[in-house]
Amino acid sequence: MSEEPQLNAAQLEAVTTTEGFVRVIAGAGTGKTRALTHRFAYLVNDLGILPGNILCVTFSNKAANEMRQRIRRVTGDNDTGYICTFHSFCVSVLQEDSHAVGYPQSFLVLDNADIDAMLQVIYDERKITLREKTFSKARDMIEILKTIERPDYYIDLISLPLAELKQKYLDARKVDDIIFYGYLYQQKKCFGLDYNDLIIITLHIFDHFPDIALKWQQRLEYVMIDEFQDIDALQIALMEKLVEYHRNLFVVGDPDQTIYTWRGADVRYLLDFADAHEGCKTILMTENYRSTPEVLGVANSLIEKNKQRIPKRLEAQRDVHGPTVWYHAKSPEEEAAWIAEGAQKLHEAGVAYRDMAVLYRAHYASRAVEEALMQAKVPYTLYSGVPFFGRREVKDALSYLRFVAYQDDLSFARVANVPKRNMGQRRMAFLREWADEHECTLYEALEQTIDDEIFKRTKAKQLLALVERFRGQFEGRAVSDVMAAVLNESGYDRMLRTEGSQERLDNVAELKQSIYEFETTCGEEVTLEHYLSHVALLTNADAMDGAADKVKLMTIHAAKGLEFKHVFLCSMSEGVLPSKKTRTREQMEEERRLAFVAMTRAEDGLYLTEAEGFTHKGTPRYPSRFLLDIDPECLMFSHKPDQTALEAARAAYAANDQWIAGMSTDVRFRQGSRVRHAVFGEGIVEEIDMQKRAYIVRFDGLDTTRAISFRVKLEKA
Ligand SMILES: Nc1ncnc2c1ncn2[C@@H]1O[C@H](COP(=O)(O)OP(=O)(O)OP(=O)(O)O)[C@@H](O)[C@H]1O
Repeated sequence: MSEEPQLNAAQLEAVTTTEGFVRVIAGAGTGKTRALTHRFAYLVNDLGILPGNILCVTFSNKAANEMRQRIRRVTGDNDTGYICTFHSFCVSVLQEDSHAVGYPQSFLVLDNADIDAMLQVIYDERKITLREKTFSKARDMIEILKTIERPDYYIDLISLPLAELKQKYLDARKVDDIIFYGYLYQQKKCFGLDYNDLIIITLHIFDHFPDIALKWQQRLEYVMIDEFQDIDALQIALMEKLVEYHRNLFVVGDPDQTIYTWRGADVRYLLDFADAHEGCKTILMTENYRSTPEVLGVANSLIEKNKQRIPKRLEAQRDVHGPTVWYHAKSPEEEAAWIAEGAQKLHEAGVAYRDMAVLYRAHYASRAVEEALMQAKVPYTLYSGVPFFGRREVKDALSYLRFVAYQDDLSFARVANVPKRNMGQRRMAFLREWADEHECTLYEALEQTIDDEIFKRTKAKQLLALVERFRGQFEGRAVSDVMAAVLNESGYDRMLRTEGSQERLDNVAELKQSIYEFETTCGEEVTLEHYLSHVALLTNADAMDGAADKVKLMTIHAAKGLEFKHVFLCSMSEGVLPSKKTRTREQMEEERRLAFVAMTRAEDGLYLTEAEGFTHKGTPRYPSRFLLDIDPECLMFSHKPDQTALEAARAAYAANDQWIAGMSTDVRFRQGSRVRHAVFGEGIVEEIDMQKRAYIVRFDGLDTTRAISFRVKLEKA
C-alpha cells in the first residue's frame, strides 16, 4: 500500500478482513472512502485478485470516477473492474445479457428528457393536455405505478409483442392508463429502459436464467458497497443475489448520514445487517481526520439530539483550530452580503475560492447569495438548476451521436429539424403515420418516402446521407472523434456559432472534453454503445469542474461525500432547514441528519447563517431549531440571540411539533397506497394535502380525483 498517510487500526482491519460478511459503521470524515480504496488495492496487490472480479458500488457516478482514479494510483493497473453505481452495474449486465429477455445490446437508457419526448407523442396522439397532467406529474405517476402499484409491469414490457402493447394503449380509456401503456409501448418500440427498469429487469434475468446469474455470481469474488445507509429494497435484493456464490460482502455506511429515505432508502438494512448475515464482523470507525475539533463539537452536539440512532461521537484527530460561527442577519440581503464578504476575506488571507462552498437545503436559497457574490465580484459556480446533461445543446449533441449509431425514433425526432431542415410538424406527422402503418422506425419511413412530394424543398436527403457516411464506421474510432465529426458534418456546430451563444458553445466543448476524459480514464476501450448507455446515467454532479478557482454553490444532497476547507451553510431558518414539508418525527430526524451532513463537510471553518424578517407567507422567520440544538459553547455568535426572540422561536417549534404529532397519528397512508372507500370503492392515493388534511385519491371508478378528509375511515386495499 503506497498512499500516505498510514491507516489507523480500524481502517487496517477493514482493509485486511476480506472473507465473509463485513460491516463498517463509520462516522463522517473517518476515512471510509479511503478504507474502501485501500481494500481494493489490498485485494489486487497483496492477494492477487483480478480487478475484473471485484464489484465496488458507489452512490454516484462522480464518486465512482474518483474511486477509479484513486484505485488506479494505488494499483498502477488500468483495469479497475466494476467500480460503479448499482444502475450503471445493471447497464453492464444488460449489455452482456439482455438477449435473455429479447433486448438488443443497443438498448437505450432513457433519461427524463427522453421520457418527456415520448409523453409528447402520447399527448399529441390522444389529445391529452398538460392541464390534465404535466409531464412531471406523469413521470411521477409512471414511477409510482412501476415501483408500488404494478411492480409486475415489466413482464408486459419484456414479453408482450409490440402489437399487443400497442393494442393495450389504444384500448386504454382512462388518462393514467393511456399514459402508462402509451409509455410502455414507446419504450418497447425503441428498446428504451428507464432507471426503474434497470434493476428490476436485471433481477428478473438473474431469477429466471440461473446460468446467467451463476456466471455473474462466480465472476464477482468480492463485493463492496459504499454509502450503505442509503440503500433501498431493490438494491438489497440485487446485492443478496450477487453474493450468493462467494459470500464475500463488505458494506460501509454511516447511519447518521441517511438522507435519501424519501427515495426509498432504509437505514434498517445497515442496522440489521449483522443479524441478517451469519458470522458478520462489525468494525466501528470514529476517528475523524477531516475537521477541526470545533467543527466536530458543533456536529456532535447537533446529531446527539436525534433519538433513533446508534450513539457514537466523532473524535477529532486534527489539532488545527478554526472558527465555527452563527451569523444572525437582519435581512436575507445582509446575510448574503456577509457570506460574500467572508469569502473575499478568506481569499485575501490566502484561501482559494475553490476551497469554499455555500450549501443550502433548497435551490431557491441560492439566489440571494448569487447576487451578492456577483456584486462583490467573487467567482462562483452553481451545481444545480438545469443539470448539465439536461441542457438543450448537450442533449442535442448526444442525440446526434445516438442518431448516427441507432437511428432510433427519439433521437430522430430531436435532431431532424435542428439545425432547420424544413422538417417541421407537418412532415414529422406524415412520417409518424407512415411508420405506424408500416411498423417501422421514423428513419426507415423517411428512407422509404424520401422521393415523396412532401420532402421536396427540405434537407431530408442530407439527413440520410449523414447516417450513411457514419454507418459502420464506429469500430475502432474514438467516441470523441465521432462526436466532433458528426456535429461538424450535421451543421450543428455551425448553427451554434451563428446563434452566437457562448454558453452553449462552452457547454458543447465541455461535453467533448468529458467524453475525452471518459475514454482516457475508463481503462478498457470505449465503444459507442458503451458510452451512450453510460452517459444517460450521468448526473449534474458529474459535470462538476473542481479545477476552476470558484466558490461552489450546491444543495446539501449534492455535497454528500465531498469536503471543503470552509463551508457556509445558509438560510438556516425554521421552515427551510428543517423544511416546512417536514410532517413526521422521522422526517424531522432526517432533516437533522441533513444539517449534520452539511456541517461535517467542513475542514477548517464553518459558518451557519440565517436572517430575520418574514416568510413569503407573512409569518415571522425564526432561526432553525438545529442552531439551538448545538452546544452554545461550540459557537461564536455574530450577535448573542436576544432572549425574547428565542422564546418566540421556541414557541414556534413547539407549535410545529404539536402539529407534527397530530399529523403522525392522522396520516395512515402514503402516496401510491391503494385504499378502499366505503362508497367510491378502490383507488390510489395520488397526493397527501396536509393543509386540507386530506388524501387526494384517484378512484378506479371515477374520472377525476377526490380530496378525502383524514376524518373518514379509508381501508387498505
Ligand atoms: N488514517 C488517516 N490518516 C490521515 N488522514 C486520513 C486518514 N484516513 C482518512 N484521512 C483523511 O480524512 C478525510 C476524510 O476521509 P474520507 O473522505 O475517506 O472520509 P469518509 O468517511 O468517506 O467521509 P464522509 O462519510 O464524511 O463523506 C480525507 O481528507 C482523508 O484523506
